[in-house]
Amino acid sequence: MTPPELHIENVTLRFGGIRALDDVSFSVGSGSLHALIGPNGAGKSSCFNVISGLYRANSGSVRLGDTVLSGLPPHRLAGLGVGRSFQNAALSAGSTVLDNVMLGRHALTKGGFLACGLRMPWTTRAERRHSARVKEICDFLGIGALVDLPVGALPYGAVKRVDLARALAVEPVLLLLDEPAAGMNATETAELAGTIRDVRDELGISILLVEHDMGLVMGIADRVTVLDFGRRIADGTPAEVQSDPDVIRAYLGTEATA
Ligand SMILES: Nc1ncnc2c1ncn2[C@@H]1O[C@H](COP(=O)(O)OP(=O)(O)OP(=O)(O)O)[C@@H](O)[C@H]1O
Repeated sequence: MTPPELHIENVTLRFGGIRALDDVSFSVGSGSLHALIGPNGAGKSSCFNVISGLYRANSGSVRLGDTVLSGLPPHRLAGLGVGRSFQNAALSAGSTVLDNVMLGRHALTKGGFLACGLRMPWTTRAERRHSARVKEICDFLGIGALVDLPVGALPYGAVKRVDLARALAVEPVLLLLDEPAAGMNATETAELAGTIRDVRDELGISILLVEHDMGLVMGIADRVTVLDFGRRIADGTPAEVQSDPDVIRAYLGTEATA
């Protein structure tokens, strides 16, 4: 299946007098790994939150294929095939990896919490199927051996993978990743880069990656959109964006000499 394109169209978001996003437009191509970058305060998180339904834009729209996402609450997005990671992985430390990832799966379970709680026969069958799929996802992300451990006992890099597994558990066509490498050391970041690439290549889904780490972004992204002071200042391949004078100026705070 070809994943639908994501279109962010003329989005403006204001906080009082601050324009966190100012008429921002860009598209995430089908099956591509698209990065959204920019210096501190550029508007990356604001944009992520508009796309994931946490913030409502003052104007403009967000579309996944023909489906308008803008205005929908975050919990509706999972059912539409949008998975998201969290900057501070909001996982239950006392529960196992399996249980945490299964929670991400609830958008797809037809029994619901009540039927699951009553252990109706169809729900236990469905639960077995879902749990097998969740284990597959954990294997794919290299945390298959950890499924029965409490999340609180895991090292930081593994916790971030559990968060990613939970996002993949909704079987998304679009994955939104919010600074997945934040707080990781160089080795963990390099491993994560490989995993994100594998998700795109092997699961064939589109990915929007909001990230601070330029090295990570430039190494794996197909396209990059750059924000500065809420405005889109560049959009292109990693090579194009890296040599763009406006981008150099935004990051270095000096006049580009290239
Ligand atoms: N909830 C909020 N209330 C008021 N202003 C906000 C809020 N969230 C963001 N802003 C402002 O909007 C602008 C964009 O912030 P945003 O957090 O989106 O940028 P960012 O690129 O994600 O920054 P960082 O890389 O530092 O996380 C900033 O000027 C910020 O101070």
